[in-house]
Amino acid sequence: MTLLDVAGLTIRTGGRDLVSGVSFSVEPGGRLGLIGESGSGKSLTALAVLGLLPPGMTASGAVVLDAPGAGRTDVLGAGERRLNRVRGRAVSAVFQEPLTALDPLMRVGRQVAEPLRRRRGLRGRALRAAVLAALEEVRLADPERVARAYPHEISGGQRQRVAIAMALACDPALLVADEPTTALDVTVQADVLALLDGLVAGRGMALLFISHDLAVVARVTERVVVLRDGRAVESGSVGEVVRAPRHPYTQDLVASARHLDRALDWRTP
Ligand SMILES: Nc1ncnc2c1ncn2[C@@H]1O[C@H](COP(=O)(O)OP(=O)(O)OP(=O)(O)O)[C@@H](O)[C@H]1O
Repeated sequence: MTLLDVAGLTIRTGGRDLVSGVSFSVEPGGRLGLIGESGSGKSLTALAVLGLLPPGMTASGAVVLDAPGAGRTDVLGAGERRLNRVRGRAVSAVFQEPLTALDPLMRVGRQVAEPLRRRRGLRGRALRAAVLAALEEVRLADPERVARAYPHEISGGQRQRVAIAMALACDPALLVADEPTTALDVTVQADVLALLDGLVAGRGMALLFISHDLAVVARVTERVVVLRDGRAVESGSVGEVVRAPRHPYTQDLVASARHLDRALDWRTP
């Protein structure tokens, strides 16, 4: 069975192809990384999977999500009502900047409560307990305090944990994570990555993980697709691609990741 099937995805605007004929699939519980430099089409591909392409862009090819309990959805052809039902239950997302997922004027607790109320029908005490449980699950040390805080009153790492809690609130079959640790301090990047890794594993969720950083992608995914200028230039298991990259572009990515590794090793006392 395939949970997400992307076939010949092409995204264009103003007569220009930004993504050209990209294909990949994700099995239930599978983990796929999309890697490529800035502008290679990673984010647009992720937005197409979520049915969130910006106005003025047209997509062709197929994006099909087939999640248990949510049915089979042709994402590119679906209307907003259908997409709203699919988002949260079949697929949800974490983005680079957690503030995009959070309303600056609303306390964190109320924001986390919203998907739990809407999708799980929780109210009153049960809802409050579920909010605190969701914040605890993303290992926020003082969930009561975080629930009462406004987004600007907590750190970037804490905000990203809240965004993760919101994305997982409805137990989606697929999590799309678009550069989820890129905007964070280096010291918290590894923690948030390990958290995401553990939560996805614990729930048997599938993961579509997007990053420009091969070392990060290699840590959390099993297979990778390398994008360059909107085209998939190489794909395979993480091991194959890292050990024996075929495309010169992938060879460069691997070489610079090794270079960085060595530089860091060298600095480690
Ligand atoms: N709203 C838009 N209108 C026009 N062009 C866009 C728009 N959004 C993205 N693009 C262009 O589409 C191409 C792919 O962008 P995309 O954001 O998917 O790249 P990316 O690989 O995710 O890069 P980054 O890591 O910088 O986000 C780029 O050339 C970008 O300039």
